[in-house]
Amino acid sequence: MPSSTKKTRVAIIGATGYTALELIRILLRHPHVEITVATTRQEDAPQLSEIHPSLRNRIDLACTLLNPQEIAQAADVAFTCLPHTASMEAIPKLLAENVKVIDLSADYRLVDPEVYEQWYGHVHTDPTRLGTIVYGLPELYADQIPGQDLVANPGCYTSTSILGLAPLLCGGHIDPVGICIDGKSGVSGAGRSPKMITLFPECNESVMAYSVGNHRHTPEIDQVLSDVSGKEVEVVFTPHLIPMDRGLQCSMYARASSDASEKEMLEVMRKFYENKPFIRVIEALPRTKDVAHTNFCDMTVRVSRGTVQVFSVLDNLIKGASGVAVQNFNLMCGYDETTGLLP
Ligand SMILES: NC(=O)C1=CN([C@@H]2O[C@H](COP(=O)(O)OP(=O)(O)OC[C@H]3O[C@@H](n4cnc5c(N)ncnc54)[C@H](OP(=O)(O)O)[C@@H]3O)[C@@H](O)[C@H]2O)C=CC1
Ligand SMILES: CC(=O)N[C@@H](CCC(=O)OP(=O)(O)O)C(=O)O
Repeated sequence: MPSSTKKTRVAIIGATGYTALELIRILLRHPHVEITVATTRQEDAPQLSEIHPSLRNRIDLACTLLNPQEIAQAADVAFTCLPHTASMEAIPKLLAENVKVIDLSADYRLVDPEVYEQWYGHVHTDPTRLGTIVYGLPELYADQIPGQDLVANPGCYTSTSILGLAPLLCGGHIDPVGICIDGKSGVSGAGRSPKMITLFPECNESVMAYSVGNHRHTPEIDQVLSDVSGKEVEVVFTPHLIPMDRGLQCSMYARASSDASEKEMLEVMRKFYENKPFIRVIEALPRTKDVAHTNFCDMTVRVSRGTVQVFSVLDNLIKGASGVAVQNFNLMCGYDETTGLLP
């Protein structure tokens, strides 16, 4: 572990958004961190507490423009809370200045630049790095994260589904083809910038499926589940927007490929996540309410008519974004994985 007196200096890139706010809240209670930089494209250097009034009297810091050389003077590690494409512009410059990066966007998650272009509709501008970056889901890749300069934080639907499905897939209890994932996300999952479908009169008192057949998390889920299970996984993923601020639930369906009972499958999940502090395998059906504002992911399983149903929940802004980013930061820097994250 690094010296306990010297704090790690942290930059929040894209500090005006939702994931940044959650990150700042977590890092303010992290004993080994000092937040030294916060960036925005706004040129009038707003205080963080003007942008996020809940930070009043908690942190006094004026936001600056994103300047990699200046960031390198003031920070050791940067969390990039930017939209995809903006991240891959900023990150090579930060790495060139020896700033370590945890990227919350999707820019470094996929290993194949052609798959990125196909699903994101943009040519990847840093293609040679793809395939060399660790996927930052610590429950599956913890041993590869320490000492990395760049870690790709997972998407929120992807974490919820991968964490739920991995134990039974790796244990040979579900068929890797034809897995259906029915995901439901609170509106903060879409970020703070206004969009038509997230306006209050559009989404309140309403539930809708969106991006059916073309959601960008589909190849990410296939890629990671194939990697961890050694099988060629193909999922059908249907996201839904639901009128909640935060929280994400996935109901997942797969053909059983063993005759294990429900109780045995629950035991497989428990064993898989033994000693993983943020995964709670439970008997009851999980609720978003019970993981809100925490870094926990709760899950369970049911077996019915030859079909296995896995239910998994997390807070999209914490375990789905900023909490797991801090888990990755802790592992990268040699701190205990749970530092700053336990309630
Ligand atoms: N919200 C969620 O639940 C999750 C989000 N993510 C991912 O995390 C990242 C951040 O998400 P979130 O905080 O919700 O997003 P927000 O829209 O809330 O915030 C985005 C931030 O990026 C800045 N920004 C926007 N466009 C650009 C640009 N072109 N160049 C530079 N800066 C820009 C904005 O700052 P300003 O306008 O002040 O410059 C703002 O601070 C995204 O990649 C998102 O996909 C991942 C998992 C879950
Ligand atoms: C409700 C909502 O809109 N959610 C977002 C997912 C947020 C996320 O995980 O984003 P990235 O993978 O892009 O980083 C979406 O469906 O695009």
